[in-house]
Amino acid sequence: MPKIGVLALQGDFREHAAALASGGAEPVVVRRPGELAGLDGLVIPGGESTAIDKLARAFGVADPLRRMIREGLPVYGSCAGMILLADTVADPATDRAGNPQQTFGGIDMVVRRNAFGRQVDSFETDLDFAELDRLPGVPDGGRADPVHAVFIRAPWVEGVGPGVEVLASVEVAGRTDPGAGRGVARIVAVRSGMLLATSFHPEVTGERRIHQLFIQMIRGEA
Ligand SMILES: NC(=O)CC[C@H](N)C(=O)O
Repeated sequence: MPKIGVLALQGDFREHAAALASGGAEPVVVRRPGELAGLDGLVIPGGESTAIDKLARAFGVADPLRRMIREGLPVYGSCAGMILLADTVADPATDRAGNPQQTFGGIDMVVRRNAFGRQVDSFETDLDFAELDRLPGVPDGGRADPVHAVFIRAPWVEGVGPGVEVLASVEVAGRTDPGAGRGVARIVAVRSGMLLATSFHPEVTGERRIHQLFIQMIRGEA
């Protein structure tokens, strides 16, 4: 059974731990650098990327984690977790001294925080999610059911580098992006090697397939 850490500094780590357990993995709470040892993968939860960044640095987790990501640790980040996996944040928050928030990085992408608007602009929608078509249970050549995705002050991905695969997009025109023309699609899920990131929160809806996909990636089956 793969041992998958859940970074539990802030955010909805309990929901991720439950999703991993129901997908056949052993979730392990990670708050200290020593708890990173021996993991087959790690989940960075949704929450607040600035808080997770600050706490990760304060607890001494940020540097070792950054190194482990570079060395190939499989990581799945949802929402704030997606921001923390981005090499570049388009509009980083700054602390009182004017220092921008930091990320662990790993995915060659630019994310924009709170891109869909404020808390009141949070929304739910059904998405096609490319890689789920290959999960067990979906007939060859068949399509998986859409993912019911919950976006809570979510980021979107503004640009990806070569080697980053876009797994899902959402159309934003009219709803949250008055500047954009109708039909503008924003990237909300990506994969880059062993790194997976979604703008939305599968862990809060009972959706288990994204965690299943991540577990399969770790097993070398996806
Ligand atoms: N639901 C979430 O994880 C929100 C992310 C949050 N807006 C951030 O910048 O970290």
